[in-house]
Amino acid sequence: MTTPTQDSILSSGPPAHLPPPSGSGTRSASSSASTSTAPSSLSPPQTWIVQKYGGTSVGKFLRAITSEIVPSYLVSSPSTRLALVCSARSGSTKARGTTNLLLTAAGQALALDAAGQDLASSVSGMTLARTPSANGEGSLSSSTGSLGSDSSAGTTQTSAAFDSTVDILLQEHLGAVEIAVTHDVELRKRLEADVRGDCDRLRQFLLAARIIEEISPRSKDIILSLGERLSCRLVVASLQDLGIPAELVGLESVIDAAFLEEVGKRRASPGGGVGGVGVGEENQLDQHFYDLLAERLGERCRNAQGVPVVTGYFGAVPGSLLQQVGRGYTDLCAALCAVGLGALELQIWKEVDGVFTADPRKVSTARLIPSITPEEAAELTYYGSEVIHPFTMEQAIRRRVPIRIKNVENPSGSGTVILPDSEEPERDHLVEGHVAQPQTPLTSGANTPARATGAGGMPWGAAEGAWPGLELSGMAGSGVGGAGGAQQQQRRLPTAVTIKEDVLVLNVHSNRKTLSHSFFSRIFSTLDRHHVAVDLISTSEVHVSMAISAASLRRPSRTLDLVCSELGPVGTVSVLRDMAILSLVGRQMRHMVGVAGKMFATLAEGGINIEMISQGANEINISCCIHAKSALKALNLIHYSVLEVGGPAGVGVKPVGMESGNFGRSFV
Ligand SMILES: Nc1ncnc2c1ncn2[C@@H]1O[C@H](COP(=O)(O)OP(=O)(O)O)[C@@H](O)[C@H]1O
Ligand SMILES: N[C@@H](CC(=O)OP(=O)(O)O)C(=O)O
Repeated sequence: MTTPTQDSILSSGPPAHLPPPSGSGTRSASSSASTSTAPSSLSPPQTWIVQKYGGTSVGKFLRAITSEIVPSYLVSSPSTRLALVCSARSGSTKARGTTNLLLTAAGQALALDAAGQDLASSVSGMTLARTPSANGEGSLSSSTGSLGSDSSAGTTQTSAAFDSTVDILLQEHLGAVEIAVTHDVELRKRLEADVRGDCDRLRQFLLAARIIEEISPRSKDIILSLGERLSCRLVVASLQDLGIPAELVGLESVIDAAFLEEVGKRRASPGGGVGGVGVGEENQLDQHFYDLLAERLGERCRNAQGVPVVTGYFGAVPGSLLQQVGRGYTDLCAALCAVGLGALELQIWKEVDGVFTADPRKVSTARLIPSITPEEAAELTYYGSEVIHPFTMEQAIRRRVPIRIKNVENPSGSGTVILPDSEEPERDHLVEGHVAQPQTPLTSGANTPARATGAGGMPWGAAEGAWPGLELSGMAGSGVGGAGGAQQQQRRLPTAVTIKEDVLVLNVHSNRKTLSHSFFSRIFSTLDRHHVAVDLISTSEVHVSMAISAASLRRPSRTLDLVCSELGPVGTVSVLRDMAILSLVGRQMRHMVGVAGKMFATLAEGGINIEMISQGANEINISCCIHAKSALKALNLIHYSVLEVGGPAGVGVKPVGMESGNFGRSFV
């Protein structure tokens, strides 16, 4: 029997069928862009901009990216090269995107549901789904990997399930091929063949996994890698269709044994920190690892012909990419590319104009923040405003690469720049008048009366300084800041407010049979055993309250039951469900007196009960747990009262979630 090796089956190498980027036959719709990207030995050292496109951006705005955004950068600055880093496509939401479908297919291959539960126990009439197929060998030789003649009812249903999930992926990507390539018929055919080939290999991989009855974390990563490869294939072909030379840079094998050996050597070298020998998998993603990875990614991009289009998936990460870095890993990959290239700027393109004072879909008066510190951005990300992967900031900022969040639907907007405190000018706090559309998806320009930066928000025309080439909104007469800017500059206000939903609070009250130090150690060792991360904690000597994200638990009810029963001997355990964390974030809060008082007084005025309170040691975050049903109301109240945004100035805008009750203010 020839079972494909799981490691090799999906790494099909570069897109063999696509023409060389500079080859004849490519159209020259933007010939200036085409020639501008070719490196020359006589050219001065290249400068780079790294653009990261998320799943929904590639899914919904592929043609806008390749025909408008990318050419506008290439044409405006011929001496600056672009590198694109792309995530797997998503449709309208990430939840229904390629990565989630790939995870579903992986689960289906082992008859597990998305949460890892055995489907055989929940689907009536199914036999145990992990029984190997009687004719598995024959089906592997099929080009589609179909299991049509499987005799076991359970396995037939199982393989049909993953087969139909792969079909959905195939159809969605074939649909995208039509949008990606509109001129070059041959190119479109080759792209289509590549997409079909990738999906066939996925089927074979899943089948192999089912035969050996195992999908290791590493295999799961390999399955995920297909999403980014497919997405990058579309982007490359779409650029080529428009005459822009581009090359797919697949990172599936960038981390190999030689790479890890090199990291080990650096670690063991004098001053290298932890010894290279015996470093556990979970500790291998240290700075030595990220530094070498950045170097390698930089080399790969520099060597690419034309625009490198890099898979946001970056390979066989020790301990698994999904488990060590988690979803949203493409942001980190883009940061490492930017570091390796010494980029002028890392741009994270999204469907939102930047970081707002609150989620603009929940607070109609939310305003765009022109600049924010990495610490603030990280806190907002951890506590519900998932604008950027939290690991991204550290890698980019430690090498002085500014990060800019930009909107694919509003490319000329200046976005939000993430800059360290020491580099950030006194904040021109908000973009006046830059108010989100109430309760609607953010659309181009509708909420952006204040436009910045002449050259389409591009950084190279900016004043030189500690961050070369960086142009900040609100500076150099960019037109942002508005009338209230100077006034707000003098007032110290928190930066933003955020809500994290789907939270539960675990309370443990000691039975006083152990000393307090072992009380804590027993609690945390239990949580550690079950991989439970604590978002927020509040303690006394005999009582601990912990807020935990339910979504982060591997099998929520089972994990919770186990944790509660194991903590039983320690004390009385109770769980509050349907909770939310409300966090007020701002670097200025370090120097402010009374902000916590105002926050809690506002919640009290709104009749909102607080279950636990916590202030981060860095003093830029005050958080509390409230009931989920009050979350929207609390968010709007704090936004108005503590951030002092919206309200009466919002001209008749009544913040969402404040329909009733005495909030102590009039909004109209
Ligand atoms: N403070 C905030 N500023 C901007 N967006 C926020 C904030 N809090 C939450 N969000 C939400 O984060 C999402 C990020 O943008 P989007 O590009 O849609 O995400 P993704 O890249 O995951 O597809 C938006 O849906 C927005 O509503
Ligand atoms: N495809 C991965 C990686 C990623 O970064 O996605 P996005 O950029 O769309 O958040 C995920 O869904 O997690």
